[in-house]
Amino acid sequence: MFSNIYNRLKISKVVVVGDLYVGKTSLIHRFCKDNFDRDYKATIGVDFEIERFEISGIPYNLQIWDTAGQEKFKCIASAYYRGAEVIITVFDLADIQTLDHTKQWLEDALRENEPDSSFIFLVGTKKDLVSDAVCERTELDAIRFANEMQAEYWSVSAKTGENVKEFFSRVAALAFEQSMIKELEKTAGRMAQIGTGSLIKLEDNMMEIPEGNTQVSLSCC
Ligand SMILES: Nc1nc2c(ncn2[C@@H]2O[C@H](COP(=O)(O)OP(=O)(O)OP(=O)(O)O)[C@@H](O)[C@H]2O)c(=O)[nH]1
Ligand SMILES: [Mg+2]
Repeated sequence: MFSNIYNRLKISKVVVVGDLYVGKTSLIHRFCKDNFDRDYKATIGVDFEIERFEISGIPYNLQIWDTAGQEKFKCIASAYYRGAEVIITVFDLADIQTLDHTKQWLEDALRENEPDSSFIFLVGTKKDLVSDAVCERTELDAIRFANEMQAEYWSVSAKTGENVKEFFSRVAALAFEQSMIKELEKTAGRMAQIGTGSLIKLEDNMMEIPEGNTQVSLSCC
């Protein structure tokens, strides 16, 4: 049942933004490739990875856009902000200034998207570099920022892998649920347009309207 809807859920766009050197690429690589590189190689413009999931047996992809934090690449990177179902704003737990800049990064990303169309996350990276006491202190500020940004807060370490899988699983679950809701809304809209008042029965790949024996495929747009 609903298999045609599921086929169309397919993919959600995730955009990762934040200052240079905060660990955006490392976070993505830890998740998608399960590796960590100590050496810094600045991202030039943008890069992307696709990660495949299965949620309740349904294949689902995240297209994760890794953007450059360096000012000189900002205008290239910002061209890729549009259509983001998820915006991940990253800062470095060991460099508090980078937290201050997250609001500007988010504002720039939101400007390219429809209001209220994206889930927002605030992620503190390099958890392994700070003591528990420093981490707790910084997190108090981070949680305040997250509330103001209407974001969900996470702290992670790409080096140790702490929280990385859990974080992206959460991203995937929310994005998946959102695309499911959008598809069901579209389908409901189409059913309303049919407007025959007939009893509409949902079957595999199609809706069947028993009265006129008319079958409506859900795959049309
Ligand atoms: N100890 C530690 N180092 C990290 C962690 N994440 C990233 N780093 C290091 O921080 C440096 C910068 O990481 P990147 O992932 O390249 O940073 P970026 O945000 O992608 O930088 P730009 O591409 O220039 O915007 C690299 O030397 C990484 O090895 C972490 O969780 N722990
Ligand atoms: Mg990078």
